[in-house]
Amino acid sequence: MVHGRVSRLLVHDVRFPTSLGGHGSDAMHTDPDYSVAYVVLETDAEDGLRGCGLTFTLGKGTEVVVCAVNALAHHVLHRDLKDIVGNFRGFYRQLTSDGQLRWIGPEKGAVHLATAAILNAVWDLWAKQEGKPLWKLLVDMLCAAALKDGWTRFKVKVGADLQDDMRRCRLIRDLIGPDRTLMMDANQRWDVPEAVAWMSKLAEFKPLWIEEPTSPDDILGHAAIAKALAPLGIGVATGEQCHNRVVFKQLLQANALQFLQIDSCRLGSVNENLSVILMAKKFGIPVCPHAGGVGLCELVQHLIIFDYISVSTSLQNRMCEYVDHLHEHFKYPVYIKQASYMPPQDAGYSTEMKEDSVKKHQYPDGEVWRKLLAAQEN
Ligand SMILES: C[C@H](O)[C@@H](O)[C@@H](O)[C@H](O)C(=O)O
Ligand SMILES: [Mg+2]
Repeated sequence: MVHGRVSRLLVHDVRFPTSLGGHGSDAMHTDPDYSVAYVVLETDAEDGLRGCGLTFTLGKGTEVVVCAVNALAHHVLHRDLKDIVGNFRGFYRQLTSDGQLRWIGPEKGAVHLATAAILNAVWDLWAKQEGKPLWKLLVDMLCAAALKDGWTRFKVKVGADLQDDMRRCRLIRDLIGPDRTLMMDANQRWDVPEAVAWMSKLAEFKPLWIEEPTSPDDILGHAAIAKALAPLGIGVATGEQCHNRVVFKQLLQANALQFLQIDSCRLGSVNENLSVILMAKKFGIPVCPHAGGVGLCELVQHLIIFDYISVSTSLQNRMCEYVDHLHEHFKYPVYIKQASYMPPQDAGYSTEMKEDSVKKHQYPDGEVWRKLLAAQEN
């Protein structure tokens, strides 16, 4: 049974200096330091369980999100967990409707990332108290009645230089052969005609989808691209920077995407992701989560397992992104077997980071950053 009153909220600015090796960079984000605003909730309950939540950022932006978490903290502090989960919809609305903070969203940007970090921690705590991995908590709640070794799908980042894209796509296609799936990701680099022209050139490499071909706000632009690329057999995927469920609804209504990429840390946590998963089902669009970053694989695996067991009940055209990166900083890292996510068995939302990792990477006082910053000064 869910219990306890939230007694403390801690938020850490945790950064990994990935820009040093150019890891995770793309056409638009050339020097990302993969980071998280990491929230830990403590309660007055004697079980000592802590809820951990995070949202993924790219370095300096974490400072802004940490401020937003602190600004929202009063909504969760000194609240009974029972009251929160007993009316989770109301609580979600309370957080996203804060009279003074919603102006700088609403339900998007830094304030929404902060909402995700806090609510992810609440979900983690609830699942831990129930002694279940989050996916099981969801499955049990919503559907009491119901339930080759090797990677076969690859994604390549494109959009900076057409000749170079062609060279790399040719290399990959030759390597993986004609039957395996290739996807392309432009990270918003193009305008609409450019996206169509560029992808017409890359069509020979038979990509399943082009991801984020243009601005994530351009719903009709995505629709135009999807229409133009359909005869080439290329779908449009988007979602990792989709503000909220309303924008997803419009993308679906406008036939602007063929693959919907939820993000566990950009939408307002599990609550908002559930509504998007249900909408995708209604529109018959496969959910293929965005992951990678810091902890995104750990979190989103719960949501996609839930989607498979309780909502879509299909694996057709469905996949969950995986990047082999930074999992070692998590207490319950993803477990991949034969190129597949294995359902997590530990209670909670797999959000908890290793204390040592948080300590070392805390910005700017953690050991890793103290050394790097001192080296920069010399
Ligand atoms: C800056 C990030 O690594 C992005 O390049 C990454 O999220 C990418 O769009 C992806 O789909 O994995
Ligand atoms: Mg992407």
